[in-house]
Amino acid sequence: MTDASSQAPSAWTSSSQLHSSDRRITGAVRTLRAGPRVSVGDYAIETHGLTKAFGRQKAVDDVDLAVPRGTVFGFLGPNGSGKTTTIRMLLGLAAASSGEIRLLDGGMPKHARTVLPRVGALVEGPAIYPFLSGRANLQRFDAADRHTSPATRNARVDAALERVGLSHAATKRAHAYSLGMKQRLGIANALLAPRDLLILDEPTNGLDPQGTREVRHLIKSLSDDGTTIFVSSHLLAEVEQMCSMIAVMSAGRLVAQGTLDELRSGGTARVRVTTPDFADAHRVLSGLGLTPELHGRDDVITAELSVQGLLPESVNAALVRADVRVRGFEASGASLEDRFVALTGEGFDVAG
Ligand SMILES: Nc1ncnc2c1ncn2[C@@H]1O[C@H](COP(=O)(O)OP(=O)(O)OP(=O)(O)O)[C@@H](O)[C@H]1O
Repeated sequence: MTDASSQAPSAWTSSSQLHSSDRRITGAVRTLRAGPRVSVGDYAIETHGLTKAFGRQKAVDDVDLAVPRGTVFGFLGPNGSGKTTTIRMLLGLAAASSGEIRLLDGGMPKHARTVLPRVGALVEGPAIYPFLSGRANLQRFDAADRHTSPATRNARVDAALERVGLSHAATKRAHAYSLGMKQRLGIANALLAPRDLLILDEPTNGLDPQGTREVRHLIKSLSDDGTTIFVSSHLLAEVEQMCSMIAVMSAGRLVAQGTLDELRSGGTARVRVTTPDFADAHRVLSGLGLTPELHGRDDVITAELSVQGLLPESVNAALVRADVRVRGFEASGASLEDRFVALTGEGFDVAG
């Protein structure tokens, strides 16, 4: 395992930076800025060159993940981009074709016996016995773990039910649970022992808005307790609401990782000018090297700030200098949605 301090992902990194041999998406991501140094122990998950091939298809291709401890880290990508396969390898449920994995303080799968008891996971939906109550389900799951003591089982189960807000439904059969409650029961299972890291694969998949809110709030409160949470999703809006950092997968490749703010600031800002002097404004913007866009109105004109170093205030000043009467001036950053479409190169399921 290489020293993580040499590759701290404190700013947006792209596969073009992580894998200098692949330049396919260079244009989509900003240059990496130097960030604070991060040492090995600061990551809850770290992979290097992680690859999984099914026959000739590389479902996961040379992925370098770096998940700082204490974050809610979104693992985002369209369906089929390799998220579940990556998670299965992280947890030792599938063997990697090549590459290295470090979870908490140990290499995987070599140190699975010491590492995995500190990792809770929800992968591909919870396996629940429908005709048992929520409490009886958890008692079975707990009994299946040979590290646990039967003497303290009831206390553990009750604490986990309490933690996910299911105490009131503990005696209800699980088939009568809503999808959100079933998902929370799955998370309660992952919480039967104290965990430093939770890995959740699409925990809100198939949930209605209420169930989604429940799971989102639960993730937030678990994070407030200091647990690192790695959560996969194909929904941008979802990840945006829950996570402070994300990694983006596309066709098996990691195309970016960093904070949401860094991703936002990586896009191209825009200006929008409302003016009765439309033709003059068009001339001024063109003179600055911009490409003005029209919107079927003769008083609104917009442009991407595609010229390096050109700030919105300089555009406004140039308009005023040219006696363009500016009725409205708006500057905005690139939308996250635009950035994701640029990164994944395909239509992205933004809202669900
Ligand atoms: N056991 C397998 N055998 C062959 N191909 C597989 C296997 N598991 C996954 N794949 C393929 O690997 C690719 C990545 O799948 P994966 O399930 O990891 O993606 P994902 O991002 O989790 O998508 P989804 O959200 O749809 O599950 C897909 O093309 C999938 O068909």
